[in-house]
Amino acid sequence: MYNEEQSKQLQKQTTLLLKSLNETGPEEIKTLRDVLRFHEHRYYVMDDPLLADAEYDQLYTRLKKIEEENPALISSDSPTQRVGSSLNQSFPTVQHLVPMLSLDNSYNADDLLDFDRKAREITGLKEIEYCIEPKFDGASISLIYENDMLVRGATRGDGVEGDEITTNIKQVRSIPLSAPFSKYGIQQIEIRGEVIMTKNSFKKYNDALAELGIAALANPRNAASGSLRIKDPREVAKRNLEAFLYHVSDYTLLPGKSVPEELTTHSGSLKLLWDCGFRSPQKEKQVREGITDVIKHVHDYEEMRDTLPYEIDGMVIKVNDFELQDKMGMTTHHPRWAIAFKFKARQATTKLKGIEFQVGRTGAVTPVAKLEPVFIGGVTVSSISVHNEEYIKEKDLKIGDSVLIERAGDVIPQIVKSLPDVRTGHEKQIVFPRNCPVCNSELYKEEGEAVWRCINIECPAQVVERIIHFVSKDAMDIRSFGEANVRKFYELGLLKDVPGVYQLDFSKIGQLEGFGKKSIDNLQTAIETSKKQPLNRLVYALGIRYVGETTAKTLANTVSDLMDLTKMSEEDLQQLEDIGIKVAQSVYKFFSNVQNIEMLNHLKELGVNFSNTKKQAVTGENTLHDQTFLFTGTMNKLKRSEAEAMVEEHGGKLLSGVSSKLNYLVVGEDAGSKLEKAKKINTVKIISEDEFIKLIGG
Ligand SMILES: NC(=O)c1ccc[n+]([C@@H]2O[C@H](COP(=O)([O-])OP(=O)(O)OC[C@H]3O[C@@H](n4cnc5c(N)ncnc54)[C@H](O)[C@@H]3O)[C@@H](O)[C@H]2O)c1
Ligand SMILES: [Zn+2]
Repeated sequence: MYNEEQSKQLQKQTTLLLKSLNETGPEEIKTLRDVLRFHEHRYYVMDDPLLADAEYDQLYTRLKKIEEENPALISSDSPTQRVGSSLNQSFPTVQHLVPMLSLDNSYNADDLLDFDRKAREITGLKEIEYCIEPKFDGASISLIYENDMLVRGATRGDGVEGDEITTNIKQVRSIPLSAPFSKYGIQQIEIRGEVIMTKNSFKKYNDALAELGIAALANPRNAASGSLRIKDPREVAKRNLEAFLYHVSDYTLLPGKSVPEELTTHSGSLKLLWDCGFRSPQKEKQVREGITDVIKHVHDYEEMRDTLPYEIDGMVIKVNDFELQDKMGMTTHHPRWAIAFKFKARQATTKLKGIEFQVGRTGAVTPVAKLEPVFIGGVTVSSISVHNEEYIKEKDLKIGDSVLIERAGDVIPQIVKSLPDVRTGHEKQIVFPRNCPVCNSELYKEEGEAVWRCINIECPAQVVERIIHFVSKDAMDIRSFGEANVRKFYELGLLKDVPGVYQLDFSKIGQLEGFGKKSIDNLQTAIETSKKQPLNRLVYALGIRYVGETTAKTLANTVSDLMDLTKMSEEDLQQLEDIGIKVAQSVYKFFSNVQNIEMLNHLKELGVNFSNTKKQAVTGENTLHDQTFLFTGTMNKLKRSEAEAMVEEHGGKLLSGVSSKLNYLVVGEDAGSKLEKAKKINTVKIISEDEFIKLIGG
């Protein structure tokens, strides 16, 4: 419908409009409408939007405002006057029994208070009962059941007519092919709901697209609505679509039957649907009196949005009583008795201005996309990691591209996709460097790995990252140091390597801006204290590739002095718990590197603790290594807990009962049955408290 040239033109106008939205006036009304129609086509018909929903909403809201201020300009084909159309030539068109409208939107508590005020004005009531349910982010459908049988399924289309997609609807397993409506005296019923794709299925779907080299879809909603329009129903079945049914729009009763009680309120109709075997939001819905409780509820629900297995983009608030609903009526666009409360937007479009290549602590070169800053999900995003070369290829990213980005909950922002349709031809290919952007040495990529690495261990970028890691909280925990100071000291030449942390010239630092006596004292104390950190922290702080905190503990516990690790072979290392070939190789490589040994010797000279205090005791003369102990009776010199702790400190183990596994039973006064039992086992040595103290070298 739109050719390439038109699309580009419209996209350009979109960008301009979004930039100066508040100044947009009646002169631009035609452009605004053209642009909105274009995006509706991309969204509803092609399932491939070029804009984030929130951006579309901004344009739409602006148009509505201009029309409100200039009623003479309203035309019946304005996007504000009807539901965006998604009619598609490939399916027969059918008429809905009752028009399928959109919803009015609200974004904050004030909007909801406004909605409630109007509702109370129209109904003349002091307080209104509302039913609140999630706003499922999928594709709306309409179903007709006659004499308990599903006879027709359709899309919303333009609200008046939709595409007939019965065969595809039958592939959605949560939609029953027959349902006992006759039990309620109903002969024919039209119900509405949303076909959705769960987050899980959506991920699988996009992964499959990526394998075929097709751009990812922006969201589960586009995936769901696209799936419903596939011509091959078997293909639809594979998509694992699900459906929530949330609305009874029309029904005819069997002769002589009267309206069932359930169909006098919205919440009642949800129960009826549930009892007929539909997945209605029966469990998700809440009925609340008055708008104050409603506002609280929608905010609470937004908090738990990320815990749901499917996407919701807001809540829908509906007047619960059907009689009141009728009284309130509808516009050509939306019912007046319902409103959508939209959650904070998570997607936005922006420009990819360039790529920066950053070198990490292990030399990995990570491309970082520099973006024109956008405000999304409560923060301004201006750069996003794009991981590696393959990822860039998969997402088809070029410098100068428009990109759709998403920030869901606390998740790190992601680039959802690039928008190749709106390229101008001036975009530039992203060229991955073959040399380190910092030290210029050649980069390497190991087989089967996606990342390129700089393997020059003196590479300044890596040195800085290593120092930052060394002083960090989980490593040597030098609190007042911090990333910013590491960078600053390094740039000023006050710090050039890890041992440099313990050789800082505080008189020079004292001359820097922002370093008073107090902060220098704090820093000095923190550095000094860190020398005594337990060995496992030091091992972790060295930043050996693949050595996390757990592996660091294992390594530290194996030796009594850090330098013992230089004596271990790859095979020795592999014998240790949870250490595989890859880790063993990496540790071995680290401790056989001459520069690393020099650095370690230097650290030792500077007074950093290299010894494993626990281990020394165990390997000393009084080792209890692997010996088992049990205490019985009352002791005079030691508390039971003290004695037990001593056993463990010296590498021994405690048992809870007498058995052939027991090496020592330590007997105090008034010993009882344990002593009797131990006497019967030859291998158990029975000793007194004094003998125990001697044994541990006390
Ligand atoms: N990104 C784009 O370029 C673009 C273009 C056009 C439209 N859009 C998006 O589409 C929206 C307009 O689409 P719309 O008309 O479908 O409106 P809508 O999605 O804002 O709300 C109405 C729809 O909500 C759905 N819904 C989900 N749960 C519901 C529930 N519990 N009760 C009732 N309805 C429920 C229904 O399908 C209903 O049709 C815009 O707000 C915009 O965000 C985006
Ligand atoms: Zn380098």
